[in-house]
Amino acid sequence: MKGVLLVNLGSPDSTDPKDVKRYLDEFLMDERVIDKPYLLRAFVVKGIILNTRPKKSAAAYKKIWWEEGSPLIVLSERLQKKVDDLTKVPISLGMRYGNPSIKAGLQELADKGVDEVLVVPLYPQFAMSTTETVLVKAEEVRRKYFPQMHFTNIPAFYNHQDYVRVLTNSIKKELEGKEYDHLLFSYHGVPERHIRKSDITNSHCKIDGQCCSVDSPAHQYCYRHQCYETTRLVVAYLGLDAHQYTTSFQSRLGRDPWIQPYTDATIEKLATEGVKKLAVVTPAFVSDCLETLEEIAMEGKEEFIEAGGDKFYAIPCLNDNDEWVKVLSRWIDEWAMTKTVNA
Ligand SMILES: C=CC1=C(C)c2cc3[nH]c(cc4nc(cc5[nH]c(cc1n2)c(C)c5CCC(=O)O)C(CCC(=O)O)=C4C)c(C)c3C=C
Ligand SMILES: [Fe+2]
Ligand SMILES: [Fe+2]
Repeated sequence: MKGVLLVNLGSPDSTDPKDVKRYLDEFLMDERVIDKPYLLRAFVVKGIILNTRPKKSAAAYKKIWWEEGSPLIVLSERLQKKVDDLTKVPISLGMRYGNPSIKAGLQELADKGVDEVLVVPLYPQFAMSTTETVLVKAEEVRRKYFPQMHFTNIPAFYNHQDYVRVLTNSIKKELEGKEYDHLLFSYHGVPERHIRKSDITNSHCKIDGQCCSVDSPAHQYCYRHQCYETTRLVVAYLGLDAHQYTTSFQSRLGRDPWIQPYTDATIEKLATEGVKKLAVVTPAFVSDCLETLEEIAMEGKEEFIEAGGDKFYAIPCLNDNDEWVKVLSRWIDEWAMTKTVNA
């Protein structure tokens, strides 16, 4: 029997700094996130970052936390329930870090008799620190606890016409009746090194501003290329000219170079260049979370106004948008109609 595991990033169990510390420990000790040799990673994460960051992050989480819990978890659960109602196969939810875990999500499916699972990482663009780590972790859990299960997964959907249409429509709807001078596409950043590591050609990704627009098999796993492609396809749909939009990358952690331009510097630059009304969309995130609700909608807005801007519109993520639910459900039903592995 077939079933689906939706996987998102995860959040701490609460805004208590102890829970935030436990969550950050699991997250940042992932070798696909802080990709240093184990001892160096443990020194940096446990010896440095976890001494100060949990308190700071807990304060940030407090600003966006809902009565029902973490926005990312609540919104992922709403998506799961709506998709479950529309599809013929059972849908469960797991988080790469924290709860509900991937193991719990798979157990729920196993209890319903599922032995063929479509794993759906809820990330439009592939990254080693998101899609890849989800698939690796899910496979580890499968091998250890559910060896009878067979897995398939959906590829990154950054350029899928259904996704691009849904995202464009949600931007249009959100900005209806609002005037804006500029649309900023702010994606979560990654260290430049991660882009090179994921380059299957070992030579294409030079991060020189050019490589991402030159065709290459490397793009199947190039986060930067995939972000620029999402922007390109959406702005074509919206009919925006080059001077009306920008792509940038947010949430840099540590001292290594991350892919640029950085969102905070871009917001300030746009304001100083005379942009008065700025709309910001965050297409790397399927669900609103700390990075969209606090870093963009609160911090980003403040930066923009301080630098001379007037109006700032933070566009919500797709969350449990009905058109998105229908598209995801259709992708799932199409997979569910394919031949079963053992048939
Ligand atoms: C959407 C894709 C994401 C990528 C790519 C990504 C890479 C990445 N993240 C960190 C470090 C942190 N990220 C944090 C929060 C966070 N990150 C994503 C998504 C991506 N991360 C989301 C959805 C969230 C929000 C989670 C929530 O609970 O709402 C955090 C924790 C918060 C904080 O302390 O600021 C850290 C740390 C790295 C190092 C990285 C790539 C190497
Ligand atoms: Fe992150
Ligand atoms: Fe590239």
